[in-house]
Amino acid sequence: MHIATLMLLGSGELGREFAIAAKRLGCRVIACDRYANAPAMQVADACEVFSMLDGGALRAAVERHRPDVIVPEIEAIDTATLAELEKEGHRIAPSAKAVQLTMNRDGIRDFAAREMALVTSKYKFAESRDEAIAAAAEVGVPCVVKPVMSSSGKGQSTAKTAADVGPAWDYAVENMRGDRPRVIVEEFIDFDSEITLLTVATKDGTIFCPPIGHRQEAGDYRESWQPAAIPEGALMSARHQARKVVEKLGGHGIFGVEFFIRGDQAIFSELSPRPHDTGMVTLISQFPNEFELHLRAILGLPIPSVELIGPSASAVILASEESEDFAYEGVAEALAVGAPRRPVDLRLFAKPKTLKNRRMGVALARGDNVDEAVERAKTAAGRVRIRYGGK
Ligand SMILES: Nc1ncnc2c1ncn2[C@@H]1O[C@H](COP(=O)(O)OP(=O)(O)OP(=O)(O)O)[C@@H](O)[C@H]1O
Ligand SMILES: NCC(=O)N[C@@H]1O[C@H](COP(=O)([O-])[O-])[C@@H](O)[C@H]1O
Ligand SMILES: [Mg+2]
Repeated sequence: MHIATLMLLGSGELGREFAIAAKRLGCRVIACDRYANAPAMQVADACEVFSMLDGGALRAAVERHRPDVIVPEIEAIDTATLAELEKEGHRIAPSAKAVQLTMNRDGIRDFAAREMALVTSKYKFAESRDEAIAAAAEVGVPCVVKPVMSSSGKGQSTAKTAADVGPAWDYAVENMRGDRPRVIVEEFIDFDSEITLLTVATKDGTIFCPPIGHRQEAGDYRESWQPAAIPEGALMSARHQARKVVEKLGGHGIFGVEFFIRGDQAIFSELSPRPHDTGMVTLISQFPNEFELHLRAILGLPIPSVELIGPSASAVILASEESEDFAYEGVAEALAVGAPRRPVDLRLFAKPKTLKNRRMGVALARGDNVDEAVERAKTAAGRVRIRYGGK
């Protein structure tokens, strides 16, 4: 009846769009996450709620549903169990190796800098406050301190002076995921811009999407746009590096490869072996979008071309406080932006709970150029308000 059964490990906003793409092509989708009613669970055939860092629970879920492909959607997964499952014949997308190396920053950074000889910022790892201070002395200040297991900027801060490094360690440890107090201390790169290069490893070779530009605040993205105008030399270098690392990680699927652009230089930052949050812009900017590309690559379906529809942008809608009693307001006003010529669109994630700075939605817009698209996406995002409790 179904063309394949896919098990999503992580069911956030990216998982929900992937699940929609998979449902449209006739797949059965099992959505897993650590909490109930996660975005992808809202559209899946079945769901499982458990900690994906618990290897026993993960194995039990896989054995219960016997998926054709296991599709990790977040970093915080017991990747040792995934590696075992792959050895036993289960398929992990794109590969257990890619998922294992990118689960923690130390894995992918050492792999990229040492094994692949890519250009990265200077970095050192630290496992105590004192080690972090020593690492910063070597790397230099300003420096960026991040837990090795985290994403969307959680636990990340920039130490401007040596005195900031101790508090940056404390902040990282308080906000990390998992149970391993370890940070990366990275040289601060004064870049011109930054991009995500969506790179699709397919059975017929590697495909690149037009680069996506983005602006980050507190380590999390605020707006993204496509195409990003960067020097030709930097784009060529980014493509070369992305191809090299993705092909070495193995398997088929989409990778979000992040670079800092400085002049003609593309400095490798990190990568996700899955759709990327800044790539949500592709929901409006290109066909197939990043979720459809991931699905086609995983299932070995053809991708004859990637068509850029036009300059486009996404802008995030964040919560400002913690609540389980909240409502979205202003949706009609947001969707009226640009009507009738160029309507904007929204994705509202309907997560069951807000947290300060938790991403609750995105606005999507096109424009005559990317600046206009960003402005329109921001205007629409700004019109959506989250009302808390009776306030
Ligand atoms: N060494 C650096 N120099 C300058 N800026 C940096 C550096 N490292 C990180 N940043 C800034 O912080 C942002 C988030 O960093 P990074 O991508 O490493 O974190 P993350 O938590 O993995 O984010 P995500 O999961 O959303 O990709 C970067 O996109 C960049 O804007
Ligand atoms: N940068 C990675 C990223 O954006 N991941 C996306 O955010 C979700 C977690 O959100 P939450 O923290 O609000 O639960 C993940 O499930 C994924 O969809
Ligand atoms: Mg990042």
